[in-house]
Amino acid sequence: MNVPTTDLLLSVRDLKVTYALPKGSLNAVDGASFDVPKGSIVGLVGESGCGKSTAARALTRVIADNAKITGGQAIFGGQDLVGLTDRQMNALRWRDISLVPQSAMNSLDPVCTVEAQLNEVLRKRGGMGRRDARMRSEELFEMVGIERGRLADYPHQFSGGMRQRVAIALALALNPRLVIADEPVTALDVIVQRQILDTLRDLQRELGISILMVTHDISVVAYICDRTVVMYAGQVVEEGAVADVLDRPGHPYAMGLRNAFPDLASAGSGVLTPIRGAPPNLAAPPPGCRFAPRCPFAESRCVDELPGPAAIAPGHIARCHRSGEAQALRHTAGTPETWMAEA
Ligand SMILES: Nc1ncnc2c1ncn2[C@@H]1O[C@H](COP(=O)(O)OP(=O)(O)OP(=O)(O)O)[C@@H](O)[C@H]1O
Repeated sequence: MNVPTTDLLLSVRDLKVTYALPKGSLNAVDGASFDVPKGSIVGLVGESGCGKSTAARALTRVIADNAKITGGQAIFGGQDLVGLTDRQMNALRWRDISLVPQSAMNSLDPVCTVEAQLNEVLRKRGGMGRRDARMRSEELFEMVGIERGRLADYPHQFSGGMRQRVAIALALALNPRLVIADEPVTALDVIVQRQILDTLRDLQRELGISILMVTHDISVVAYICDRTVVMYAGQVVEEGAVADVLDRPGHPYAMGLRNAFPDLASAGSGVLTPIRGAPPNLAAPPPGCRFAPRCPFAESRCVDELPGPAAIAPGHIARCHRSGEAQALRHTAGTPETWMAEA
């Protein structure tokens, strides 16, 4: 990517995360590289099972017991997150990097008021006194658009959208530089999705933070992100500014995703064309391009040889043997029939 390294908040290189299975293992993230510039929202997008959550969560080490980071680097503010001890990582969590989970219902404690949960972060993690914690809680509620009087409420007293706002308040409590948001609006209806995304965008601008947004929905990326990283089967297949990747995708998978989702801004009109088939089993991925079995443009080299990432324009990378022909492929990819033929 052609952003000066001093403008990068996070630079992930060749990250590998493996899950141990009862028999063998599965490389959920298999050499992923991408960057998060300072003060930007980066969308990590791809279908379910592509390794987005695993990659994002590995950065905070909030990963399953059977998961292991088996390679790569994640340089954040000059230090490699992969090499940190648990204690060092613990010190960074909340203060420098925080997480907004997919379902706030699962992450908020149902038996504690939200103020008690904010206190846990502000007082225990942030070392604040009672008065300061109270003032900060009120400020955070104001920032995310909830009346301060509701601090004494329990999670079940909030709607789904409000709970997500509480989760955002928690994530912002100690002024982190990077917020990782894992499908933060997936469980919400489109109107509430837009409201939450607008709030996140406003806060990101106001606070100058960066957000790594994990989503399966390319319309969320189009709505809120500055840059996007497209993941397929554990690998990054395209990365670039959102306008470039959506207007001039270089990888057929990104072309297909663009056709498959309604536009969030126009509340869903137009014909949607799904990508047929499903991502490969990551315990035994195909040897060549992992998208080849579903790609309408696959040639024999695509089946045999894994393409490397290549710059197709300044700051725009794609991992496709045919990226040199992207303009012509995009033209064909715009026709629904292209995606209907059996691969
Ligand atoms: N604890 C686990 N043990 C074994 N395999 C796992 C585990 N968690 C995830 N996986 C597998 O790792 C791969 C990547 O999953 P991951 O959740 O990171 O993908 P994702 O793109 O975020 O999808 P989703 O949006 O469905 O969470 C999938 O094949 C998934 O089945």
